[in-house]
Amino acid sequence: MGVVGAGRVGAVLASALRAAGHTVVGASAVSHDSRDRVDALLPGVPVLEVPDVVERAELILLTVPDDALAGLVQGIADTGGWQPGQIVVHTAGRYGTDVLAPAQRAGAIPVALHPAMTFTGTSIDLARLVGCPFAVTAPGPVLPIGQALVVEIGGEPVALPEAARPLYHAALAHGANHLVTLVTQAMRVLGRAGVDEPGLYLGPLLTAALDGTLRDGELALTGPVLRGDAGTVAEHVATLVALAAEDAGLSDLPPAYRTLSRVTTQRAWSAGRLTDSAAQLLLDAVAETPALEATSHPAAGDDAAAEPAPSPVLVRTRADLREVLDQQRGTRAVVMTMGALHEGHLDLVREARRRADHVVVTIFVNPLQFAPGEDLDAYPRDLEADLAMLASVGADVVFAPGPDMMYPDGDPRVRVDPGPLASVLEGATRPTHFGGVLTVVLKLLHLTRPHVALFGQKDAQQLALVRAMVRDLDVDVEVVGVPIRREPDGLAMSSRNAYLGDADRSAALALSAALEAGRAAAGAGAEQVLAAAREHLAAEPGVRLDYLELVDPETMEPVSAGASGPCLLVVAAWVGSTRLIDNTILDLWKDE
Ligand SMILES: Nc1ncnc2c1ncn2[C@@H]1O[C@H](COP(=O)(O)OP(=O)(O)OP(=O)(O)O)[C@@H](O)[C@H]1O
Ligand SMILES: CC(C)(CO)[C@@H](O)C(=O)[O-]
Ligand code: BAL
Repeated sequence: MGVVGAGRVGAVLASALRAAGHTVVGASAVSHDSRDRVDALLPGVPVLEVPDVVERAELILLTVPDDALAGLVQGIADTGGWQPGQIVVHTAGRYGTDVLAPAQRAGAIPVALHPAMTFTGTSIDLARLVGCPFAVTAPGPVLPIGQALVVEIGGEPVALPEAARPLYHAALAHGANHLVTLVTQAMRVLGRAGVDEPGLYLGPLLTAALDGTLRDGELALTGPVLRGDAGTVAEHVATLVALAAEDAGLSDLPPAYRTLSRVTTQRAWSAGRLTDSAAQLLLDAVAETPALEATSHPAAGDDAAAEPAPSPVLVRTRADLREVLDQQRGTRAVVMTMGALHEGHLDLVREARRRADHVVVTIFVNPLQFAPGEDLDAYPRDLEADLAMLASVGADVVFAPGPDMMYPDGDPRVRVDPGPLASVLEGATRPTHFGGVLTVVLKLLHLTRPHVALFGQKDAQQLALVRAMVRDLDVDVEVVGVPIRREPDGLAMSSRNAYLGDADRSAALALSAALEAGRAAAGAGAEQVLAAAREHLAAEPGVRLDYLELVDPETMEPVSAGASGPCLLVVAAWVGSTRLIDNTILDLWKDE
């Protein structure tokens, strides 16, 4: 055999194959380190030019950097180097054997191996090969050749299809390489906390966490996120931000901590291990400034890396919807919208994707929930743009009926009575609104028959009413609330933001700023929260307040002056002629 590229992996594997009885006829080694490795691990093996190695060997090990592999294989093919019957093995994790096609066309036998192991490039690695899992990818008839090579050096072959290689490799890099970054950061911070031997100190804890995770997956999670200790998490962030300001070498620490806390929160929440309000508080605690959470969700760009998703199926009639749904197997989630979609809506769809096999999005501007004189006709509509956005997040079906489809006989005579919860806050200003909302929500639940229905926390009272309806009328669906998505400056995303001119857009910031001021006063009690928020709103002449209240998140009833625990600070206001709403969860005792 011969080895092209005596890097860490190449030299170690060649040495192991040699020990198993193969004769190594030559190794190509360009750098000093590679030549030293050949001396140390392959003593007596001549260092040759690549064409000479390829010419002399029956089994060629290509262990060059991933990005150089395709060019190398093609280059050897261009000079007629490959020989029929030669076994060509590479060890690039992300590739299967397609990358070896030029060699295969010349009659060579392609094999892709990848050891799930890190290498130092010294003889220490030889012992690590024993029992080490190796991914083996090769055309069916030659798969046994790859498996036999692995067995010869003491490894455990695991057959992996060509198409799975990129995902496989990404998983290993994410788990093993990013773990190194994470643990390095933890050791540095522990050192700054005065712990002398951070590695020794962390060892037992990290080993227990790793063992637990390998055994039980996410159930192994412990710590402040799982306990919903948002105050502790906020303090961690503040402390790490202060440390990063002193130590430029740790400037990457706060974003890493924030991102991992956010992802940990979202995963625990998706798994039902955190309540909506605990998750929202945690997301707020790790949000970038403004402290009202602006980036708690993957950005739109996060979806860009994925394969372009197929467009959702668009259906406009009951009959077509039934036909499409009848073909679906497995679980279904529904996201109901009025269109003019933005990232807040897409968050609902992303969460729906995580929770069900199929995702149906409804787009319907429901006349029944608009009172005469409201913005029914002006409400923005752009179905084409909506479909493109929904394709990017993997919605399967879009149901976009017209009013005649939903209400063929005009306004329905039988409607859902939303009860007393619908006459306060939004309901005080829009008395017929929630009757219209719940009627259409119930109709859409019947039409789409979902297991899960997702609604935004931005419309907190609507969410509470949908939950109440589902409970009181025994509708067989799980209702999930999704945190508020904000613009980077704090403004809650809303289709109605499109109405705002420049001056109004800037005045509208007073809403989220007031909520933030209220949150900052949470430690001082309910009255102070309201006073702080009200002061902020009063200072903005472009805003006409409708209501500002501190309420129980479930009943929407105002909390008493001495209340404690999670509360909802809700606001509605006209900015010019646009009516906006916003809210935030705060913890009356915990926030400072
Ligand atoms: N910023 C947001 N973050 C999270 N969810 C949101 C956000 N905005 C809207 N949603 C949710 O999306 C769903 C559809 O809402 P809708 O189509 O009314 O959008 P909207 O932007 O709230 O429009 P408008 O503010 O004009 O009523 C609702 O469940 C709503 O709560
Ligand atoms: C739930 C809903 C789609 C019903 O029309 C609407 O009220 C909304 O968009 O929040
Ligand atoms: N997002 C609630 C729908 C409405 O205001 O009509």
